[in-house]
Amino acid sequence: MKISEILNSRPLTASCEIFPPKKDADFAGVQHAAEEIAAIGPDFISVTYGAGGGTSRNTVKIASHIERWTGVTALAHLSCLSSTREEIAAILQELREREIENILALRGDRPTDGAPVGNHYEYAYELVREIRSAGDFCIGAACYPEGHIECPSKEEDLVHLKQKVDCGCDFLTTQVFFDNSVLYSFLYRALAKNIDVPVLAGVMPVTNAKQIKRICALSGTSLPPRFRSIIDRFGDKPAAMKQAGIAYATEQIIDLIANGVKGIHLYTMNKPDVARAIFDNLSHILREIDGLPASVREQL
Ligand SMILES: NC(=O)C1=CN([C@@H]2O[C@H](COP(=O)(O)OP(=O)(O)OC[C@H]3O[C@@H](n4cnc5c(N)ncnc54)[C@H](O)[C@@H]3O)[C@@H](O)[C@H]2O)C=CC1
Ligand SMILES: Nc1nc(=O)c2c([nH]1)NC[C@@H]1CN(c3ccc(C(=O)N[C@@H](CCC(=O)O)C(=O)O)cc3)CN21
Repeated sequence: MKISEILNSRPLTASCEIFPPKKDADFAGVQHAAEEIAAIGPDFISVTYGAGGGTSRNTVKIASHIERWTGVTALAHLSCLSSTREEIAAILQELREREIENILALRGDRPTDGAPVGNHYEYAYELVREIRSAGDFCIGAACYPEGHIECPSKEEDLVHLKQKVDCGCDFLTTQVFFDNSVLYSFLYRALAKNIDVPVLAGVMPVTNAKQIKRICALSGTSLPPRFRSIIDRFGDKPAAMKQAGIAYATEQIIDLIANGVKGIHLYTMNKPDVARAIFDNLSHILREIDGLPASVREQL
């Protein structure tokens, strides 16, 4: 199913993200994690292109497994920075053959190992435009509530975002953020630029200190003092950090929903137990919100 249809038909969506294995030997483990996350019942599952580079092969295989064996809709990330036009055309064809209808169109992280990037694509909007012209996919893209790490100003980053959306995005997912007021201010500024596609709020439960270092290096996301205290106090105590990370993400999501955010995207980091704990914490909130007063709902 196209994610645009899911977003149109539900007052609130909750989706999950996983990353593919770096080594083929880990494939079965990730596949199993994907099945367990699918069993929680998210509206869709996205599969990244790895972090800091990677390839599409395992992304497509895991996304295809999710669609075929769990019945949950999959969203395959596709990065273009290191690809040729011919390679992108071939991946689109493979996605079609595997009946994957949803793509998150990305530029991609610059490789940290000095590997060369291609000269066919510079920015994500070029990929969005190309996929749109192919005609048959629902397209998502990334957005940056705090501004993209390489962009000198938030204002300029929003101009680029508007250009990307106008090339044919159906929805956006945000970069990780730990302070909800950052998201609210971004949504306000985006609307003022007439960026009016659905924005799914990306929440990452941080359950170990190494993970937070990695995501901060990738994204430059700021850490509010309240969050920093948690990491300082519990970062080297795994069980306590996990509990605190689950509680922090739960609270963040409750505040987002209470303030009218209509899409929550959970960066699960391939941890079904963490995702399940958060969904359990939200069970009544996710079930009961449908945007209608009870009196109207009863008549449906
Ligand atoms: N691997 C994954 O699954 C995910 C990766 N990311 C990463 O986030 C980063 C950015 O990716 P995207 O958002 O797809 O890239 P993008 O092409 O939309 O933006 C990348 C940078 O280029 C700038 N830019 C965009 N258009 C421009 C233009 N016309 N002129 C000058 N500057 C322009 C933007 O302001 C931003 O700083 C990448 O590092 C990407 O891989 C983000 C989410 C998921
Ligand atoms: N710039 C950027 N690149 C991304 O790939 C990315 C984002 N931002 N933001 C949203 C999500 C978050 N993603 C992430 C973030 C961290 C890891 C990470 O810590 N990976 C570990 C591997 C962990 C493992 O294999 O168990 C690593 O060391 O790369 C993975 C995906 C992917 N996405």
